[in-house]
Amino acid sequence: MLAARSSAAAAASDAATNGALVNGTAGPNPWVIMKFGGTSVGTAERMSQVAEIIKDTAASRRPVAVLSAMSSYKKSEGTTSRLLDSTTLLLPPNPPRSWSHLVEAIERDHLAAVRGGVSEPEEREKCEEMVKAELARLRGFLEAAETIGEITPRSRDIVISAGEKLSALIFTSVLRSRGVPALYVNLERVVDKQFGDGNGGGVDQGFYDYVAKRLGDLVRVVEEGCVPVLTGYLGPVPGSILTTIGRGYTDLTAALCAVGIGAEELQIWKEVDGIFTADPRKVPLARLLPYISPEEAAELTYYGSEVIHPFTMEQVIRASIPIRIKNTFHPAGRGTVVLPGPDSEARAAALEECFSAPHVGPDGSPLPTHRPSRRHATAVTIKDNVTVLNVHSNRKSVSHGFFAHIFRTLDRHGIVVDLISTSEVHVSMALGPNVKEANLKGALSDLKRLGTVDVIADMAILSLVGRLMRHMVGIAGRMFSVLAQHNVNIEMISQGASEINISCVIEQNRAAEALKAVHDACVLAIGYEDGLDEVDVETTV
Ligand SMILES: Nc1ncnc2c1ncn2[C@@H]1O[C@H](COP(=O)(O)OP(=O)(O)O)[C@@H](O)[C@H]1O
Ligand SMILES: N[C@@H](CC(=O)OP(=O)(O)O)C(=O)O
Repeated sequence: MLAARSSAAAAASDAATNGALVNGTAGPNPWVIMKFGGTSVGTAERMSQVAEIIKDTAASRRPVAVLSAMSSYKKSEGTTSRLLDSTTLLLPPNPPRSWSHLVEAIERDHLAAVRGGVSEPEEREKCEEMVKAELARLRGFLEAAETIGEITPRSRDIVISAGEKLSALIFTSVLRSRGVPALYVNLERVVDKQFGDGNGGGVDQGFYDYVAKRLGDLVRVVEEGCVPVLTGYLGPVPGSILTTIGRGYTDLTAALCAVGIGAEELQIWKEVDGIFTADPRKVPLARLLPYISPEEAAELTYYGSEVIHPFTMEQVIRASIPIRIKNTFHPAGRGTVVLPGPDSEARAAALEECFSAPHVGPDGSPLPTHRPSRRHATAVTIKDNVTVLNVHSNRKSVSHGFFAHIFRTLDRHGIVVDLISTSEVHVSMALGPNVKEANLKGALSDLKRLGTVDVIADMAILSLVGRLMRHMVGIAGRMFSVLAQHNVNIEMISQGASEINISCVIEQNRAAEALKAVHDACVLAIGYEDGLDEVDVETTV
């Protein structure tokens, strides 16, 4: 065990909401919450691999599986993306049932998973029926929305919930047909509807505490030896799951379950060996980080390395539960650990353990790892498809009025700012890839009353992250001189108050080259063997 476990919540009282639960007593084995991403459960073969991982874990711990919707190829073409596209295609002026080919593709992939993954004939037949019934409900809902000619955020949530229901249903049968007792737990009603509709459309810690308790209560009464399989979709979240939490919400569901049940560990299973110093698909020299601090992991996820949903970290870490990121296709790998808690001897020992034994890659060869120092940053990341918005004041109001007006306008149009840099009369803001064109248009016409406004599309945010960077003199200089050597023009610069992140906005078409160059120079320090000057302060790794 890596760290102290959080205290278990009160015993189950209202678990009956999920009629199928089996009453039982808590056993001595510690709980572990295992979240599997869409690509990890994207086919029958992968589901079978995941079932083996659960089976192994069940020998010494009580696993709870939390599943995302299946992505057979990649997330952008996965079930959730198809479902979201359907909600757009059902609106005018598209011809009737323009979405039907997408539901057919979903049906094809899921039935193939049932037929290939559920070996036991009776279980397979039952599962196929349930899958078809879920798809019939989905088609009925899409038809109704098409007739009305409208889709609200809440109805969009209902549509995407089908993805997690289907994957969890099928996976439960895969487990059962392999001799592992399992229980499908549909969370679509776990949030009381009144709570979901209330709260002014927002969520606060009170909401998360409420959901964590509900999940803990549901799972705790499942008989020992039976694996609860939870839908990563989490009912009517205030304001809608997509707008309030966003894509990747399954990580948060798993985190809240870990908190509610007082799990020993939260495991996030992906198709990479853990968190790397940069996206390993883009940077050939990227190394595995055996340990990363919660703050660094949060910065990385906010700025493009979506290995864990950003909201996940805070919930688990405040409950002192460690997170481990592991590779579904290489379960023997030790992965990356995010350790909670203040510095202590136990924590220091756990941290040393992350670095002590060698890490081995899927092919058995040593996996290069990275341990940040005062000479090496931790990681670098890119957020693609960013838009820069520059507002230059016409000086008709004092500066604080100017800033207040800008943020009120952006808030009214639902626009989130990722990065900002200002002078008294000029504000530059980088907006993330999800900003909607119509919202931006509305905001622009309002902002023009304040002064000159211009928009630069096709940009990217490059962020260098490191918990020890606040003690490095010259790291920013190194980052920007490397970018200059590669002729990368910098549109905007920002350093967070935490001093663990230096970010800049560059042109999208230079992003790949810039990422590699900054990684090699500032993380691996290749070509900078002399190191940096250090500020003489006590730090812990
Ligand atoms: N710093 C990083 N470390 C590891 N993976 C990263 C990093 N930055 C981006 N990635 C990318 O994140 C992806 C991990 O998600 P994946 O397992 O595909 O998602 P899902 O959980 O949705 O199935 C990988 O494809 C990887 O290339
Ligand atoms: N299926 C949802 C939620 C999710 O958590 O996805 P993943 O675990 O594959 O990132 C999505 O695609 O956004």
